[in-house]
Amino acid sequence: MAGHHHEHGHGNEHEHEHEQEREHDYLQRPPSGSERTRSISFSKLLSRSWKRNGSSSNGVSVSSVNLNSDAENSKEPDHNDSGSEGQSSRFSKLKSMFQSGNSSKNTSAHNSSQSSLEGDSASSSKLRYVKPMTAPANAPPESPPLSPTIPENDVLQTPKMVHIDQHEHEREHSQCGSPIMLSPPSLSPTIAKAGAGRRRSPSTPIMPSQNSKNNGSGSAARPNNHRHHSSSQGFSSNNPFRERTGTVRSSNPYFAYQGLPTHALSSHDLDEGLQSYPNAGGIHFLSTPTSKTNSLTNNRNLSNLSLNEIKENEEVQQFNSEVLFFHDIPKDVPLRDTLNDSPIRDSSKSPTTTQPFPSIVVGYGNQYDDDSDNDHDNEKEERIKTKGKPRNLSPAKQNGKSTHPRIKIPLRRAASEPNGLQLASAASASSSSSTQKKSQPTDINDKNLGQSMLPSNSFFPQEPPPKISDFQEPRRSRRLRTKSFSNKFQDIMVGPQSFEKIRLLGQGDVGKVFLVREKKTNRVYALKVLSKEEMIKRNKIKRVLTEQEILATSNHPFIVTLYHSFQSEDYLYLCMEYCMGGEFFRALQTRETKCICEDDARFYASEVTAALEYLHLLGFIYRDLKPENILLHQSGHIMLSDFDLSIQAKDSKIPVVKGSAQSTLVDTKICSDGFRTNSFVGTEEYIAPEVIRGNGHTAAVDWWTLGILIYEMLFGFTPFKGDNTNETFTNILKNEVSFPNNNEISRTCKDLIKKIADQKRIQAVRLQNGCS
Ligand SMILES: Nc1ncnc2c1ncn2[C@@H]1O[C@H](COP(=O)(O)OP(=O)(O)OP(=O)(O)O)[C@@H](O)[C@H]1O
Repeated sequence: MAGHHHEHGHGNEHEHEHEQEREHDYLQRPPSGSERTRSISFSKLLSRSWKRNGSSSNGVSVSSVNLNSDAENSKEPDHNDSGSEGQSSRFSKLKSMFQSGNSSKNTSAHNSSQSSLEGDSASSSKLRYVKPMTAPANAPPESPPLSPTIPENDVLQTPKMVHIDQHEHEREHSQCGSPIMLSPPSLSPTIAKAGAGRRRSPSTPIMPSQNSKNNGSGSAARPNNHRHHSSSQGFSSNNPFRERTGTVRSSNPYFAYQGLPTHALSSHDLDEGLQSYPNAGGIHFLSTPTSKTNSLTNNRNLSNLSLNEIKENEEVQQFNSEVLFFHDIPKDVPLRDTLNDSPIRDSSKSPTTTQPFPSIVVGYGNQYDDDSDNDHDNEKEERIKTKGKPRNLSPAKQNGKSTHPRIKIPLRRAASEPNGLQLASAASASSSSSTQKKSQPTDINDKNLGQSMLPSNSFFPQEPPPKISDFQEPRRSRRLRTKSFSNKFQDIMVGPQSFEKIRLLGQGDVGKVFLVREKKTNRVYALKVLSKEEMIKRNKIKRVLTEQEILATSNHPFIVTLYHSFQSEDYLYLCMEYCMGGEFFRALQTRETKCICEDDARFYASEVTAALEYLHLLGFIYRDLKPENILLHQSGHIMLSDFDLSIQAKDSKIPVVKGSAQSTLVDTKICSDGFRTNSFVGTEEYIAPEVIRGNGHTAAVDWWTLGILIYEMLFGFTPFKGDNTNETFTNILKNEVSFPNNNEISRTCKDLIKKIADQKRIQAVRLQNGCS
C-alpha cells in the first residue's frame, strides 16, 4: 500500500527516484503510450497465471497480453517475483499489518491464494482457491435455472481447491464461525429473517435535484433508494436487509448544513452539463474495443483521453453528430466500406433534436424494433446506403419468413472466455453450427422478471439468431492495434438476441442485470441492460461511459470481466462475467453476526487491495468501495464491480517499482500523482473526510474506504455511522475509530484500521511506508 499515502505532488523528488530506479523498473510504460498501452504494460505486473489467458471455442488463442519476446518481456519473471511479487508484497504489507498471533492462517490464506495462481496457470486464469467461501454441505447450492440442455456440471464447476487440506479447511471454518455461503443465503427465508430490518443501500448516486430536496434531512438517498431484486434471488420488496443511506454525489448534505462552499457546486466531473440539454438527442456509447463500429462512431478515442475531459453535454453533442453521420452515409458507398473507413462527419449540421435517441441501431437489438415494417425491408437496406436518410435496421423479413437483416454491425469485443462458467465450450466449438441451428428463441417474458421498467422483449429479440456466416467479417478497431493487445480480443458478433434470459439478477439505477445464456456457446453471463432514456434522465451518461471504459480496460482477477458491450436503439448492454455468489454485502448481512472472522476479512481485504492497486495503476480512482459493490465469484474470490463513480486521473503517470525483485513495492500513488478531484461522491458511511471537506481528494480515498470495509467485515457495522447524514459526516471528520470490546479482533488488525481510516494516522502511515 505504499503508493497511496501521500496526497501531494512529488515534484523533483520523485523524478529523482524515477531515475535511480529506472533500471529496476520493468513496469515502465511506453513513454508516449496511450492509456491502453499503459494498462498493457502494467499487465506484466501480473504473472501469466493471473492473466486471463483463454482460448475461444473456435480454438483461437486469446492470450490477454503481448507475449512478444522483447527485452521487456524477457524480464517478466514468474509470479514468485516481479509483478506478482509486486502484488504479493503489498499483500504481505497488508498482511503484516494485519498479522496477529495466528500467523499460520495468514500464511495459509495468502499462500493458498498464491498456490492457486500456480496451480491454475495453464488452464484457467481465475483463481480457484476458495478459503472462506465453501458452502456447507447442507446448504442449497445456487444453480442458475439453466435450460436442461446446459450441462450443469459444466456450469457449476466445482471450485478447485488448491493446496487446501479439507480437514484444515473445515477446522479453519469451525474457528471462524459459519462460512459465507456461496449461494445467496437470502434464498432461505430463515436466514433472510436474521437480517430483518436491514436493507442494502443503493450504489448509484443520487441526482443533484433529488438530493437537494433531501439536504439536511438526514438521508441522502435517492427516491428509489434501494435496488430491486428478482424474486428468484430471494428478494422481495420487503427486503430483509438493512438500509444504508445511499451513495451520494455532487450535493453535500454536510455542506448544506454548514453552509455550502463553492467547490461543492463546481465539480468538473459531474453530470450537470447534461441538464442544459433537456432535448438531448441521444447519447454516445462507446463500442468495446474490437468493434469496428468504433472507428465508425468514435470521433474520440476514450482510451487516449481522460474521461474527466469529457463533459456530459459534450457527449451529447458528439453523439448527435454521430446520429447525423449515420443519417448521412452516402448512397453509393457500400456499408462495408463505410464500416471499414473512419468517417468524416458532417459536423456542420446541427444535432437532430427531433429524435430522442439515435435512429442508428447497433447490434441486433433493433432488428425487431419495428416488426410492422416488413414490406420495407429492401428499402431500409437501401436507406442505410443512402445519404441523408435515416438508417433503420428494422426487421428483415421476406415473403413472410423472417430472416436476419443483411446489414449487420458487429459490435463487441470478446476477451478471454469466462472462467468456470463455460458451458460445454468444447462441445460448442466442435458443433457451433449445429448449436446455432438448435438455438431457438426463448420466451423471454419470464414471469420471474417482475416489475420491469424496461420492456423485456426489447432486451432480447425473439427472432432466431442470424447465422454467423452471414455477417461481415469485422475489422479490428484501431484502438486495439497496439501490439500488446492485438491478441487479446477476438472479433465476435453478438447482440441482444445472442442471449437467452435466464433470470433477473438485480436492478441498478438505470438498468437491470440479467443472468443470460449465450445461445451459441451455452455460456452464462451477467448482462447489464441500461436504458438510454433513464441514463439521460438521471444524467448518468458519463458514468456509464466510465464504467464501460474501466471494465474494458481492466484485466484483473478481482475485477469483473467485460466480455461484450453493444447497444440497441434504446439500451446499452454490458455482458459481464457472472458472479454466482452475488453481493458480498448480502453474504455479510445474512450471517447472524453480520461479520466474518479476522482471517476471512484478511483474505477479502487482500483481494480488494490488489484490485484497488490495479485500478490505481491504471489511473482510476474507484471511490465507491463497499460490500454492495463487491461480488463473489463462484471461485470464491471477490470481484469488484460498479465503476460508475470512478474517475480517471488526468495525465496519469508511469508506476515506479521500488525495491528489489525479492521485495518489490509499486508506487501506485504516483499514477495519479497531482490529480485531485472535488466531486462529492461515495457512500455516506464510507465517504472519506477529504471528500466531505471538499478540498479535493485523491486515490487515497480508496484506502480510507478499505479501512471502513475491513471494519464492517469484522464488526458488522461501519465505524462512523450516525443517526443521520450530518451526524455521520461529523463523526467521520471528528471521531477516531473506536472498536467494540466484545470481540476478539487482534490489536494488529485494529491498528491497521486506525492507520487506514483515521485522519490523524494517515501521515504516520505515509511515513511508515516510506512515502513522502
Ligand atoms: N456480474 C454480475 N454477476 C452477478 N450479479 C451481478 C453482476 N453484476 C451485477 N449483478 C447484480 O445486479 C445488481 C445490479 O447491478 P448494477 O451494477 O446495475 O447495480 P448498481 O450497482 O446499483 O448499478 P448502478 O450503481 O450503476 O445503478 C447488483 O446488485 C448485483 O446483485
